[in-house]
Amino acid sequence: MRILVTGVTGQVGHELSRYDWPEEVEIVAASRHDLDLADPGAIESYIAAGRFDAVINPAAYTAVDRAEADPVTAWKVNALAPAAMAAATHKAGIPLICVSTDYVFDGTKADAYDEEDPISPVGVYGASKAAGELAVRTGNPRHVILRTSWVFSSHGANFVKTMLRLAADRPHLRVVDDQRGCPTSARDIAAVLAKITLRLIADAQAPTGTYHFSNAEPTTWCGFAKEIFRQAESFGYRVPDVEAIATTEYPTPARRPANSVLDPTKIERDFAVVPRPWRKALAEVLSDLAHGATEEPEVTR
Ligand SMILES: NC(=O)C1=CN([C@@H]2O[C@H](COP(=O)(O)OP(=O)(O)OC[C@H]3O[C@@H](n4cnc5c(N)ncnc54)[C@H](OP(=O)(O)O)[C@@H]3O)[C@@H](O)[C@H]2O)C=CC1
Ligand SMILES: Cc1cn([C@H]2C[C@H](O)[C@@H](COP(=O)(O)OP(=O)(O)O[C@H]3O[C@@H](C)C(=O)[C@@H](O)[C@H]3O)O2)c(=O)[nH]c1=O
Ligand SMILES: [Mg+2]
Repeated sequence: MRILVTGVTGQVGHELSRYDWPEEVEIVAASRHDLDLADPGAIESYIAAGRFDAVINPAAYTAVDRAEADPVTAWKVNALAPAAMAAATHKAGIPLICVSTDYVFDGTKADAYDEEDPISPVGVYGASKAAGELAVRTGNPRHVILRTSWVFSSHGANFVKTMLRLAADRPHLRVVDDQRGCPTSARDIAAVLAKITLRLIADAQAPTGTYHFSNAEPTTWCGFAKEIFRQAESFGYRVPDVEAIATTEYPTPARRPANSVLDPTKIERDFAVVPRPWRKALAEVLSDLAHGATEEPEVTR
């Protein structure tokens, strides 16, 4: 059984390539070097030639602020590439599993977003991901779009590593306390993607569509930062004081939703996935970071 995984140098792709897959699974890990997603024309022939049983696409243009000044690249990678993947996987008769984001929502809802809530992105990144969702939905009926949020891991760029890096030479950090969401471990996302993919390969009647998955227990970026340092102290990291500020006090090129908590009820029901609290997953990531467990995975090429 051959499964194509994109974005293997990123957080989720890395965890997928080191996931404990069943013996019969061969992961074909495509990096930018193998398949440049800013060149959607190359995608169809790559998938047509690959004899894959499924495609998992965690690759994306994820630089939220940079996307505001580089919308064309963001739209190529986040919208046109998934459109090409949908066409190619549909033609090959195989499922496509894509990853999307809480940033497709505008954040004005008071409680958690479910899959039926209307999307209304407030920035280029969210808009390009929303377009990618639409392309996948219309291009291949055998798809799952897994929306997740606030991804962290020991590998790649994320808020946890940014906080630890900033704290190394600053005694005082200011972090927004009026954007709510759920931090989510890349490893937990990979496990969910693996479960969904194996089910879709095995069963033509398996559920398809859009699903929300994040780790449990909503917080704010400031709440996340404070917990990072509460836990990091025991690993010997320097602990700054963290000041709660408003979004207006931290201007960024891209707007972000004020609330992007995702309701996981549907994935719990259809795929028997039970999200664990992000604080538990954070402890594992901090331990990995402290013990230098970030070596590159062995992957099939
Ligand atoms: N990060 C987050 O907080 C969140 C992410 N998501 C979604 O989850 C998914 C996984 O995110 P995450 O693992 O954090 O992403 P990362 O930013 O860690 O990794 C992105 C991956 O995409 C690859 N990529 C980017 N541009 C291209 C290109 N032109 N051609 C080929 N590969 C390319 C990168 O390759 P290279 O290393 O060569 O640049 C990298 O492997 C994405 O779909 C993202 O939208 C959803 C919610 C939150
Ligand atoms: C570094 C820093 C950030 N912030 C704020 C800025 C922003 O509002 C918030 C988070 O900043 P970041 O730039 O790390 O996070 P951001 O890039 O917005 O993260 C997003 O990435 C994309 C890919 C997603 O899909 C989202 O789910 C989400 O994870 O924290 C502070 O208030 N103080 C700081 O010192
Ligand atoms: Mg960012």
